Amino acid sequence: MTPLPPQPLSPLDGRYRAAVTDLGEHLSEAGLNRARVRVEVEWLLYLTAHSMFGSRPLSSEEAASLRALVTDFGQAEIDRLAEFEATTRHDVKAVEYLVRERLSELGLNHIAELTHFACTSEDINNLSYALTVKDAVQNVWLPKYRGVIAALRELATTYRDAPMLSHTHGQPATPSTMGREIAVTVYRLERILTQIEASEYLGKFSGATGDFAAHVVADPDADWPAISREFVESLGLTWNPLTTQIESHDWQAELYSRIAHAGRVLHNLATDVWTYISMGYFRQIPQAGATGSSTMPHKVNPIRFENAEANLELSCALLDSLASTLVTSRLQRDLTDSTTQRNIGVALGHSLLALDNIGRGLREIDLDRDALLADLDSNWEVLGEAIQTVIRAEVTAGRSQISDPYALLKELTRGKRIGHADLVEFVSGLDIGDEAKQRLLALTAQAYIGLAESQVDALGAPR
Ligand SMILES: O=C(O)C[C@H](Nc1ncnc2c1ncn2[C@@H]1O[C@H](COP(=O)(O)O)[C@@H](O)[C@H]1O)C(=O)O
Repeated sequence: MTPLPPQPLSPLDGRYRAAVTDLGEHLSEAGLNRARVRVEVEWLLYLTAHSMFGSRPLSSEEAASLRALVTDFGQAEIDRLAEFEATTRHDVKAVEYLVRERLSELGLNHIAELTHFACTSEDINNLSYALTVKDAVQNVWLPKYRGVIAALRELATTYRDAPMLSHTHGQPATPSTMGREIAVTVYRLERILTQIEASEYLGKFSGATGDFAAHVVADPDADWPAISREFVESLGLTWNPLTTQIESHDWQAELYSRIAHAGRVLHNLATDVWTYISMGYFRQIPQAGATGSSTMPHKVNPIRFENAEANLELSCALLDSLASTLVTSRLQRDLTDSTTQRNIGVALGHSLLALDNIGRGLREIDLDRDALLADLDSNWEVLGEAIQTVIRAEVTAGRSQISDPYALLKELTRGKRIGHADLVEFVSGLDIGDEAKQRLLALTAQAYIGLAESQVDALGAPR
């Protein structure tokens, strides 16, 4: 057999590429390396701007030429880094060499030794990860997540008055409305949205073991913690003052746990919508030209929700692994986080793909209100709860002598199919006040939805 040309091993880089391309801008190896170059360049510019060690501030043209290494970062730089790394066997050292090479091209060799000055690789790496993860979450993942929430909000409003039989334990239960049930999910997703939006992105910049030892020996009089803080904050990150060699990654654990939490709520949504589809509550809108089953021509399969379910499982597993392993590092550092963090894009990629599929799936379903009403009409026994609760109120108010309302209704309804006529007959014979009796006689399963409709308003206006 002829070997295939080199193939992507991950489906994210294969069949799902289009759905996750935007993440690659930030969370690919090239995205990381571009951020590393940016941090190295900005540190160099910071040192010279402050005339550290007798250096002079670069002219704006020189600074712009140096920054062009970041803004014009492309295939040539990717290839050059690979060449350097083939020799250094150290990815951050390769970045340093790339910056030094640019300095040489710009005639700035006199400041070459300020490249990567007093830095350990983690100083560059942790800031680069904070920058790229922040960009990926804020510019790619969150917009997609907000899009799904907006679509769900719309469904919650559209179906707020669509009465539906509930199914606790999969069995007929006190009715609700489809809109209210969707609103529950929106409320949950929006709480987590607020938490994710409030996430901190921390950075350390304090040398090989975090105590500024090399910095102090090079310039004992400089206020290195203040410099470190100013530099980290100038990148839009939150300064972490106290770490070992590595940034402690607690912010990452918090962020990934929140995204995994959102993923689990979305997983619950995907399996519920799948179940409603199988119950006939949602119809799937056939897509022109699409095939459901390769052999059963009648089928429209809920593949969007199934794909989302699987991708959320993968994503949550990876996010959990990141959140639990990144917070440990032996003594002042081990290198496991380096390898683990290379998979942040994979974890977020599966999540993004799931969001994409849920968004598409939601656009391809339509509520079958008649199916919902038919189900309500064949389950009058759910009114057993209504009747026993009204009797309790009547007994308490002194308008009824019934001794055990629950047992009475249990006798009538448990495990039985009851029709409208049975209930009318039962209620008519009850020893309760007239007003309560009329209220019960007027009740139907589809009207027994409490405050379901108005509860949708708990969502408030979209943000
Ligand atoms: O500033 C330093 O480098 C200090 C050094 N600690 C290190 N910190 C950060 N990166 C380091 C470290 N050590 C190795 N490397 C390089 O990390 C790369 C690991 O590659 P991979 O296993 O694919 O994740 C791979 O390129 C490695 O060469 C220490 O001795 O404490």
